[in-house]
Amino acid sequence: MTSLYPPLPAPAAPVLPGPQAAGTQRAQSQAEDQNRQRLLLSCHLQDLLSAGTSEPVRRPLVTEKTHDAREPITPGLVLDARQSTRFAERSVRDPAERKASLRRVAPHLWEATQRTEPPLKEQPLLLLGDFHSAPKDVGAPGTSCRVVLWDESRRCFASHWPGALPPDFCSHSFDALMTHGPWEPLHSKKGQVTRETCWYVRKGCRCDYTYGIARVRAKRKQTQAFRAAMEILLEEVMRRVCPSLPKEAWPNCANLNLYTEAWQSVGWHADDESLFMGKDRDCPILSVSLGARREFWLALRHQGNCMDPQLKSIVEAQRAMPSAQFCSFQSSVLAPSSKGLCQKHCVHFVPCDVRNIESTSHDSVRARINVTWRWIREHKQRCPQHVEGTEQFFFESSGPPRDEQFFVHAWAGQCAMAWKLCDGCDHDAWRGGRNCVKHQNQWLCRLCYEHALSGAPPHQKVPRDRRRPRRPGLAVIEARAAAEEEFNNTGASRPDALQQLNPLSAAFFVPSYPQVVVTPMQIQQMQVLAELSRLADGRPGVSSSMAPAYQALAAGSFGATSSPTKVSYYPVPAPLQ
Ligand SMILES: O=C(O)CCC(=O)C(=O)O
Ligand SMILES: [Fe+2]
Repeated sequence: MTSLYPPLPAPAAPVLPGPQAAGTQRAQSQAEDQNRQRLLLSCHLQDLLSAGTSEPVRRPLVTEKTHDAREPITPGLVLDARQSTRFAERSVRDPAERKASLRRVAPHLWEATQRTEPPLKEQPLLLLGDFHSAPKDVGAPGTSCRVVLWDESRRCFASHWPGALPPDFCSHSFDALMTHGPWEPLHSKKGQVTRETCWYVRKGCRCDYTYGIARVRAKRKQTQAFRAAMEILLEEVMRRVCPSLPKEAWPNCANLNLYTEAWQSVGWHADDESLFMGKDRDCPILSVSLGARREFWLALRHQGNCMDPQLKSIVEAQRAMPSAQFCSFQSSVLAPSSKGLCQKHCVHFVPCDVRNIESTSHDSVRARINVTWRWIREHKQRCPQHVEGTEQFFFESSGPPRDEQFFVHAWAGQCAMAWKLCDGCDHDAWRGGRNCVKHQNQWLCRLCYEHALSGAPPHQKVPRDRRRPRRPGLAVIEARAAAEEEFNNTGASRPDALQQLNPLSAAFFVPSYPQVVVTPMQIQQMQVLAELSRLADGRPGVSSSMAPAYQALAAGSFGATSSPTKVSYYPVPAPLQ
């Protein structure tokens, strides 16, 4: 398997992040000027050709470049302020303009801005996950840690270290958190379970956490097992990733997300809750990913109080590396807004992973747990940790001064990208597509492009009529809710939920009772819990949303005696012929 990020070209000293040698920049800007001239000439030519016709002329914003496998894109981009200004995405609220912005074909664009934030020399910062100073013998073989973003002008920095934790350790942590986490489902406006979540606080803190309008309470009593799992994970992460940070300066809280289905996701947002003061002060985050492979995107946010990303600025990171057999016990540590003011200038996003490709290796394991460690700055009034004013944290005053530098890990290098459904996998990450580059006459997303580069045969696309359904629509949800209510009212007995397994959706469902859909992961979890509870006296902690299903399973039937098993609203696919 090739690395998900093709290797960077040999960097000029110092190692990344760092400025390119002056000569390289000059050569780049000369090439840029030439490109621009070519572009102007081609627009002029089109004008001449179309003179006198009523056909509107479609001016390409850049000359598209077609890549073949012998010419891999060089990721990593150092931009100077003069570059690409004509392609800059503007803040657009108007729907028509927004559509045009989606169609724009342009290279990656995340440029340093006129200084808006104090430089590191003036206001030093100890950069968490400054992975270049991490010991070299840690991390699974074939994995490397790298800085993906270094934008001092905005004080936004991010590093990513796939495979930072040993697989065995990840496997234990994953199981412990899955079993003991006090998971609560989060619902979209349409009633879909977008993911499950829980919240962990340390040192006697009692602050709650809010996701939009959903509030996740700090449990008065966090179970011993959950606490132990979180503390062990923290210890391991800090020891490996931030060995220089003293224990008393470790993060004081974490929010956890559980994605059990490939289509579950988190929309574009910034973690700008007042607890962390992420818009006013440097706000470090350490995000640990366990389990199935998912992507994590980071982008500059549009001006104003809007959570839309500037599409051409998206930086894509792969959380947890997929492996040929199983990807369940992989880890990745991302320090995205990891330091600095990312929450002020950027937004982030976890796309769904529903790809219309048969036999993807990660189909068998889809659950992923994300643990995001943070520092609460402003405890709520009623919290015992509340103090007047805000604390100065260790990392804010320490850290070696550095020269001003700029680096963005743009997977497509300086090639033109377009927001499209990928020709390889049809992935619709957001608003009908994702950034794709042209490769051998196909528009390919990062993953398909990397797949193509690896020399592997192209994916077999599933015909449209046999594709796995996306999220259930409102009509389906309402129909299921009505059926559920009817069941509640009539008390009708429920048939066996394990009757059928659909291999494509990998979800169990009951044909005559379609709202009961349980994923194999949940069935397995319930079976393990049932076995544990048989062995031990007493039931181990289960997710709140799983509790009724667990009870039903333990009772040997789904809903025959207990209340309905409303695990989640999963799509109920038509069986494959
Ligand atoms: O799952 C992830 O990697 C990110 C989750 C996230 O952004 C959040 O909980 O705020
Ligand atoms: Fe977030």
